[in-house]
Amino acid sequence: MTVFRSNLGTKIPQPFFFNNNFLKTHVNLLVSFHNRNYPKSRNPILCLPKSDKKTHQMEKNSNWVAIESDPGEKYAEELEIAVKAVHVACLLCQKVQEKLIFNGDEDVQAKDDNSPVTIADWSVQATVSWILSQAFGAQNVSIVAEEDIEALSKSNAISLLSSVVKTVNDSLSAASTFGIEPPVTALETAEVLEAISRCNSAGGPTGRFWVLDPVDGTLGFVRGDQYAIALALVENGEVVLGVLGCPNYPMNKEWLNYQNGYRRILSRLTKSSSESWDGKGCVLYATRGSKKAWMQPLVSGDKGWVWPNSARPIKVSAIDNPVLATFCEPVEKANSSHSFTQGLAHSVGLRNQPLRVYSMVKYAAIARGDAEIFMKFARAGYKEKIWDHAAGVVIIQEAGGVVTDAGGRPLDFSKGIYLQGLDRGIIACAGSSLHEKIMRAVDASWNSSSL
Ligand SMILES: Nc1ncnc2c1ncn2[C@@H]1O[C@H](COP(=O)(O)OS(=O)(=O)O)[C@@H](OP(=O)(O)O)[C@H]1O
Ligand SMILES: [Mg+2]
Ligand SMILES: [Mg+2]
Ligand SMILES: [Mg+2]
Repeated sequence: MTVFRSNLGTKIPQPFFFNNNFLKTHVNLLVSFHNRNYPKSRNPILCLPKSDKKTHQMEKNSNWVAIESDPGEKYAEELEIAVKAVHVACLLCQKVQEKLIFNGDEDVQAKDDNSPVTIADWSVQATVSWILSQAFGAQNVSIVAEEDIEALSKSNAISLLSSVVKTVNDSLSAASTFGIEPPVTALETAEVLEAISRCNSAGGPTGRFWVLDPVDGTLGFVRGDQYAIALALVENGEVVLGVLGCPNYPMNKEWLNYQNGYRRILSRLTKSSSESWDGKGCVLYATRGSKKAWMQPLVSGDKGWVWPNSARPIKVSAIDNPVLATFCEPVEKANSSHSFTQGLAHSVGLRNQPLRVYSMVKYAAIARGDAEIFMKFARAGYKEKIWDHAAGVVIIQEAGGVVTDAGGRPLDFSKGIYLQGLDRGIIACAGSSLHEKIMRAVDASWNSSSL
């Protein structure tokens, strides 16, 4: 137990959590308080009870209490802006995906590594970057994100760039329904490019930076299937807040199970009014240490939006028997070894078919309790990027799950844009007992595998 002493040696009771209401009614004065023995991630402060009016004599007052900000309260402002920004981004993506399904491949670009990128990726990055900068001041906002402006700056990309600028302005002008003040005049091309390229932080072990994957699972996105918008905040190397927007993953879990593609189901349902289709998707979020994770339906923003609009708590599944568990993994064999996970699934008695889903929707599925295990074993030499995992990891952990590498170590978000030192692959489970079983099975299968 940590015992605090005031500078006059008065013993201070153990810290307790407070919320803003408590502060308003009970507290007269707050003083930042630093103690070497106190976990850095917390924010201990001293307060003087309201009953004591002699605030100037605080050193002599023996009634000081040490209080610890509730982590959910500590990042309340950042969380609110992040959730709003992700809602705006989800709506942007839904519109672009609709058009893309109609126009086909002509709207999809290929990056140098042949992976797809669309106007949604750049537009979301610009929009979220702009919203964060407006809210916290551009000089205070550092962002690590996936996209850059290289392809957009080429002379043959004029029409692509103007589509991005239009998409960003359309989505920002609709953002007022989330209480986000839109720009006074539409953003110029240069401002949009600047918003994208500002997201060039290299991350690292100290300070605070945002981590953004504007469209995760772009392949799923262009195929009219699942994708996610992932935004996290990292402080001193630790993910302290995560928001995952899943525009094609409604509150009902059945929607994950269409193994032959979500697109066909989507088009069938939009034609038919007999089946109920809320089509809204969901937004998940959590703050480190709160032991709570939340889900809200993706709101269209046309009704008065009140934070935290209809959020409900989510929990991981209680299943710890692999025989009853469902595991999910990337759709593409190139991104994770299906043969290795197949052998492993067999060895632990997993009976259910793997759920192959694009994007961090897999993390969302574990956090919501819709599946129990997520495994990703990329080919040797592939370096996982922090934006593909940060938001999902904190949401699963706060929903009660466990996420580590295959050596049982937590994922390290403090080493720049890559998850350096990752042992073999990533294993996320609904609970520690299931996690241990899967880890043992990975160890047992690893040496005989060709990975
Ligand atoms: N070769 C290779 N191996 C492993 N991972 C890779 C690889 N190439 C890309 N990526 C990253 O995987 C992100 C998509 O992951 P998914 O789990 O959605 O994969 S899948 O599309 O379902 O197969 C994808 O994220 P997005 O680019 O945001 O879509 C990539 O960052
Ligand atoms: Mg990604
Ligand atoms: Mg991406
Ligand atoms: Mg990509």
